[in-house]
Amino acid sequence: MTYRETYEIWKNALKDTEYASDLDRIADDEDLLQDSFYKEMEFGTAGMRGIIGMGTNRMNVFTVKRATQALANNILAHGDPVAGVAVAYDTRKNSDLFARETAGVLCANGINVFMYDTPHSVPQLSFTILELKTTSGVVITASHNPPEYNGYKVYGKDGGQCPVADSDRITEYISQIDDMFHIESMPLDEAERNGLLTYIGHELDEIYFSKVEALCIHPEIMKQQADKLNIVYTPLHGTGNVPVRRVLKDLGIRRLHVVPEQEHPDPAFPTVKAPNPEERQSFDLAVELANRENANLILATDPDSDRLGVAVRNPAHEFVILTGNQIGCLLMDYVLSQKQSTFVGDEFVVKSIVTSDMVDVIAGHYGVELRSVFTGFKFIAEQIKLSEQTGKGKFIFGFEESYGYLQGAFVRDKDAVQAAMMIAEAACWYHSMGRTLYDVLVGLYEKYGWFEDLVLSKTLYGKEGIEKIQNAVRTLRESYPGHIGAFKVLAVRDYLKQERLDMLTGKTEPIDMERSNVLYFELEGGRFIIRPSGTEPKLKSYLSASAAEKTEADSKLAQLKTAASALIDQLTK
Ligand SMILES: O=P([O-])(O)O[C@H]1O[C@H](COP(=O)(O)O)[C@@H](O)[C@H](O)[C@H]1O
Ligand SMILES: [Mg+2]
Repeated sequence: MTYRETYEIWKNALKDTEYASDLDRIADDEDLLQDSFYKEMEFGTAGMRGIIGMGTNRMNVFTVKRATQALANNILAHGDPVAGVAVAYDTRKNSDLFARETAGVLCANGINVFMYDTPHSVPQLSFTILELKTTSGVVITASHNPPEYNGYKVYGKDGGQCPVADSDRITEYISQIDDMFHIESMPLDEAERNGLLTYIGHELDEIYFSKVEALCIHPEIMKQQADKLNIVYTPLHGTGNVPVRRVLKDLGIRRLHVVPEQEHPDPAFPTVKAPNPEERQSFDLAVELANRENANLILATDPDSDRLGVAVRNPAHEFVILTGNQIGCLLMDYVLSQKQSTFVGDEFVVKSIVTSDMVDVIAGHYGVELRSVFTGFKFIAEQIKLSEQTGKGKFIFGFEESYGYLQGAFVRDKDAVQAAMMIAEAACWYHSMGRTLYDVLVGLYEKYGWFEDLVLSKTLYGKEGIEKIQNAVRTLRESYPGHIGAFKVLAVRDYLKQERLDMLTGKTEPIDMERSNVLYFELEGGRFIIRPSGTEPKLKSYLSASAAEKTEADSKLAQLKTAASALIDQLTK
């Protein structure tokens, strides 16, 4: 079926409804029409995510209700409808509406729903699944994406985002739904009266806060040193505002200035290009305020409060915005160093394969096992679940370069509330020894080696953009370059073919992981990894260079950046 034909079906089905005018409006914009109707929304790295609007490839009440009906079918066949589903939403446009639609469809299927009636973070929803022992969970959020996006994150009963097998099954159920315009829904007041819908009260927030606070390894040092910290925090208009402030206050932090322009929910996210702590621009207002208040630490959380960004002062008193790898290495080294004396030998940490190799060296230093998984925090959560099922291994810490960290396994997704607490605690601990976080970071490089990492993302919009992204990786797969700039390629790991090719000997060996569209070039003195993002229309590449000295690592990374940028431009032209 062509996209025009699909559009006509929608027009016909919705002709007498409030949506008719929305559909009329796109009739004359061929590109928009094509992008809205040429395909179905897919389940990517973190569930379903897309632009809000009319169409099969858009987030709207119809695609949300259909996904929910598919989730309901999956629960009725393989889950526990009585245990039910926990539902939360963030501060984006339509998040509350889509959450209510989700609840209505689930209840119409006789599935119990436990729903928050104010915006809540992703980690709180993950915690809620475990705490209420529900069979599944849904959060309506598009995380850090630009304002025009929304999304649908689906969780399993272990509190982690759905493993691939489940999301494939949900996709299959979606494809079996012929009429997406007449999916049954129960009015929420009726569902409440029937006992199918329960609103979650504040007691659960309190349990979550106390569990996060209990992770603090040195609460006494934190209380003692709290006055040395002067923090500026920005929730970037999202759900972090309540939990992050509460936890830091409970632990004794008194000087915490919240960026006023970004304190309150605003679905237009008017102060940022995208509410993403990965982007420097997200820190602009926070840095201004921090300079006015002479603060020494900046924290930023994304709208669903699972990502944490951090900026610290260098010896010249300027703010340095840390990368996700740097924050993760600081936190992991802190946690491992403080807990080392309790280790019995079965401890493990988890990172994604695109996360810095410095993690491997830190794990080796403390004698803990390092497990590497694909991008997506669900794979880190899966390792925690596995360790529980097999009784093998004790989870200590997990992180991925995309600003996601987890210490306490009462949450099974990345948790910026925990991470904010941990970084504040680490700052207090090191202050008690006269060191700043910046000093500590430099110390880590001096101890473990200078691992310099950089993520290059190229955004390419629309159908054509997606095709360019896919083609770029395909082209590279068809013929591996022998060099990337001056960097000799030693081996190539193709995670789709599940094999590693040694470029020197020509020998291949299997990779014992599931399939994933990732190419990993092992270089002399570095690495280059490339993959299409599963959450945004981006081609992502991860560059790393390492050396014993900073100047050498810096210059290698700069060279690699030039070469990789040229390669990416050529692949996507
Ligand atoms: O967007 P969030 O904060 O939910 O984060 C999501 O996307 C990140 C980037 O994925 P990709 O590189 O495929 O875009 C993943 O690392 C993360 O686990 C996932 O939950
Ligand atoms: Mg997020």
